[in-house]
Amino acid sequence: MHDIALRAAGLQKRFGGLLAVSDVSIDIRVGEIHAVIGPNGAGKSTLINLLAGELLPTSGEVLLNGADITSLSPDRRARAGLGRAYQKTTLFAQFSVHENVRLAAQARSTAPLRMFGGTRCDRPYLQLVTDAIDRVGLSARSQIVADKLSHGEQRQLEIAMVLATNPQVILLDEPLAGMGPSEARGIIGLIASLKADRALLVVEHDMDAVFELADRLTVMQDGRVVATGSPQDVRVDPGVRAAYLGADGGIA
Ligand SMILES: Nc1ncnc2c1ncn2[C@@H]1O[C@H](COP(=O)(O)OP(=O)(O)OP(=O)(O)O)[C@@H](O)[C@H]1O
Repeated sequence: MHDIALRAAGLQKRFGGLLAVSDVSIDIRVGEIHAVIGPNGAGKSTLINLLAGELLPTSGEVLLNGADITSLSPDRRARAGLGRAYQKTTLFAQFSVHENVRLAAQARSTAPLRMFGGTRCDRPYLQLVTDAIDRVGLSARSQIVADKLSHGEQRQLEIAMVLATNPQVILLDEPLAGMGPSEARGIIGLIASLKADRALLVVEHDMDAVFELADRLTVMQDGRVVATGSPQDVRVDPGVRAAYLGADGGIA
């Protein structure tokens, strides 16, 4: 039995006349990777934005370790232990790997940003920063500016920036987007290694990776949850095959 770290209950998000997310409930448990899949427009990104606090729901609630965080900003959610990896948009292109991760670690803290200068107060950050860079395998690239990294390395850096905030829950939106097979392999291994003491939610289109990584899957279509269960259960769910994966199954 795993502890539920993040729970959404009855989440709904309306954009004008469109219900992008409709009565979605989901549990994200420590020690598990929970993948959310579904066709384009199913509501996956909207769901992750609701969980991260980038969007506020029309109704429903989000609980982190039982505490209601529905109205908290993304920053306050991050301080409470909810981390989200962003795609490139948060990288400072001309800053080094170390500087980017250090800024992410400091942003989580309530202390003022200290990019330069004294080291005494920075020690707790520096350990987190070094550990996070090490964890994603970028130690040898620590002084390289983000702009000079490969696409895969930039994704590793984004994950390091999340790890440096020491989150209990990590949300990853399409972590394999734009990657070649060998880069993807490295990130898949990295993601798999993160779940031991954390809860992960991953939105991803690469079905082979999803079925390799996920302990549990939630399938969405038209804003609703079509099915939730183990990869084995979801693979044979007739509703899923009909609604999302097509007549040929697509995931055989
Ligand atoms: N800010 C917005 N304003 C209006 N409609 C939106 C907004 N964001 C998303 N939508 C709509 O909500 C629906 C769900 O979109 P969402 O991006 O969450 O789907 P998705 O499952 O992530 O799709 P994809 O796999 O293509 O990224 C779509 O119909 C989309 O056009």
